[in-house]
Amino acid sequence: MTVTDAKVIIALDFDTEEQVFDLVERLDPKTCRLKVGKELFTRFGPAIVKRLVSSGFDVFLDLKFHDIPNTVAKACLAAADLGVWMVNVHASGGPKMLEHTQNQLSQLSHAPKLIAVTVLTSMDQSQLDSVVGNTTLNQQVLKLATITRNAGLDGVVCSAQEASMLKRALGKSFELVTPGIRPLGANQDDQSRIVTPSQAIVDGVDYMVVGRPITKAEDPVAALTAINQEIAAAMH
Ligand SMILES: O=C(O)c1cc(=O)[nH]c(=O)n1[C@@H]1O[C@H](COP(=O)(O)O)[C@@H](O)[C@H]1O
Repeated sequence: MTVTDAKVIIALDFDTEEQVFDLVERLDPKTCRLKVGKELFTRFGPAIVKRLVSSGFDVFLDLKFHDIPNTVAKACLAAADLGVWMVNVHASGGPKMLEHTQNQLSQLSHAPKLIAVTVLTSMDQSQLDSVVGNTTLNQQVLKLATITRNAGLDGVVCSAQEASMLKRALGKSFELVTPGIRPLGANQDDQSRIVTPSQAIVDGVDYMVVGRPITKAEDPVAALTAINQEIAAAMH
């Protein structure tokens, strides 16, 4: 159930509904997908998700669930009831949580894609060292992506810096969703592992999450168009 083959997922990280719909009303559901994250969902709840879904967009509900298996599976079933296209959990919730959630969703006739976050793109090696010792970013991403693939999920959230490694190790059909996308010259903000849209395509990324380079641009629609053009050029 999808309306587009667009690779860009716009992160709607705004704090008012006016800002959200000022942008969304200027967007075409054929040229992008939309992401509702923790801030928007906490402020405006399921109503804003339903409104975006009924406007014809593929919506990624990014709440990064991380809890015991029963709780996460039930939360993902609730997300499915909203009609979203994609939902995510933290892979570090472990194989049982991943398998149970995937099994529950797969019983639905129209299940959203289920993906798992590996290592947040804001993390660098020293941040990782302070949480998990004796491992590199690539090793930790590969470990979490492997348990995710083995649990039958559709893919992972990772940095595009890990994309070619993961495609080689886990196969082409295991989908990679990559935030931390920055066109050349864009502000890095709080991201650590950043990649340009064209490099992400070359490395095999399936979907890229882009927030501030679009939402904070003087002309967000022009910024999206430029990124879509960069992607199209890299695909040829
Ligand atoms: O799951 C996510 O979407 C996500 C995972 C991750 O590792 N890093 C990450 O930045 N994100 C989200 O992707 C978006 C990135 O936004 P920008 O940095 O503004 O492009 C934000 O909404 C984050 O919550």
